[in-house]
Amino acid sequence: MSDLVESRADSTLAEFTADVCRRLASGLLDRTGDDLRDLVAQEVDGLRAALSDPSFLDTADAPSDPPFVSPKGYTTINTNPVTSRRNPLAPLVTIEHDGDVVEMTTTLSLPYQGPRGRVHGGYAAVLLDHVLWHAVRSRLDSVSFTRSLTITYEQALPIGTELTMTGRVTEIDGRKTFAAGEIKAGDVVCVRGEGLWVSPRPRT
Ligand SMILES: CCCCCCCCCCCCCC(=O)SCCNC(=O)CCNC(=O)[C@H](O)C(C)(C)COP(=O)(O)OP(=O)(O)OC[C@H]1O[C@@H](n2cnc3c(N)ncnc32)[C@H](O)[C@@H]1OP(=O)(O)O
Repeated sequence: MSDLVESRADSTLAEFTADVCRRLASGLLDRTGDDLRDLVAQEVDGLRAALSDPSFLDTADAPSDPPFVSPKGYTTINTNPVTSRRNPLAPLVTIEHDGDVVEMTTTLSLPYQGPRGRVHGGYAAVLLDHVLWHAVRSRLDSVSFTRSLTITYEQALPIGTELTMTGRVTEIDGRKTFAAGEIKAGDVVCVRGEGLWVSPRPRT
């Protein structure tokens, strides 16, 4: 069992701060002038209030990503740029395992935009890499790394619409695990991905 290394209040403050950063990142891209000033002032007020009075924060839910001491004794913070509540770059996602299939959902806002109204293709690849990695991880005892990933963009992937990423393992061959999946907006498959994950050679 891992130990926590900071108080629940501090973890809650960190995640609140990350949420402020997410809102500011979006606001900077869709507001100007007084509208932007209002947002910045409101978020700064919220941060000041949270710092001076911890009861300002909603502590009903436990923090999603408190730092902890790993079984090997390292202080560990989840830095993941897809899933960590504490990393402002990460959108908020859900991940569920259903048998061999892993499903992830999220809605992406303007910081992830490429062409107007569409998700940046590189970020679509990030989401597929992540869901496929989870599918692979659920089938292996060891860690593995993405060795190749081929992405096919079938349709525009919309900003501001719930997206569903699905991944499954298609073949295991020794250290090599192949997986495939897709990203859907509603019922429409917009992006497909397939790749290879390789576990490091065992140490001799
Ligand atoms: C729940 C817990 C949460 C935890 C949070 C953590 C979240 C993490 C989330 C992470 C999310 C995302 C994940 C990430 O972001 S992972 C980060 C991105 N990926 C990397 O950094 C990996 C970089 N590469 C390497 O380090 C090495 O290549 C590794 C160590 C993987 C293997 O190096 P190694 O020198 O050992 O082997 P090899 O690669 O030469 O070859 C291996 C085998 O593969 C065959 N091969 C190669 N290419 C292909 C191909 N295209 N089609 C078919 N086969 C191919 C090749 O012929 C050989 O076959 P064989 O001769 O053995 O039969």
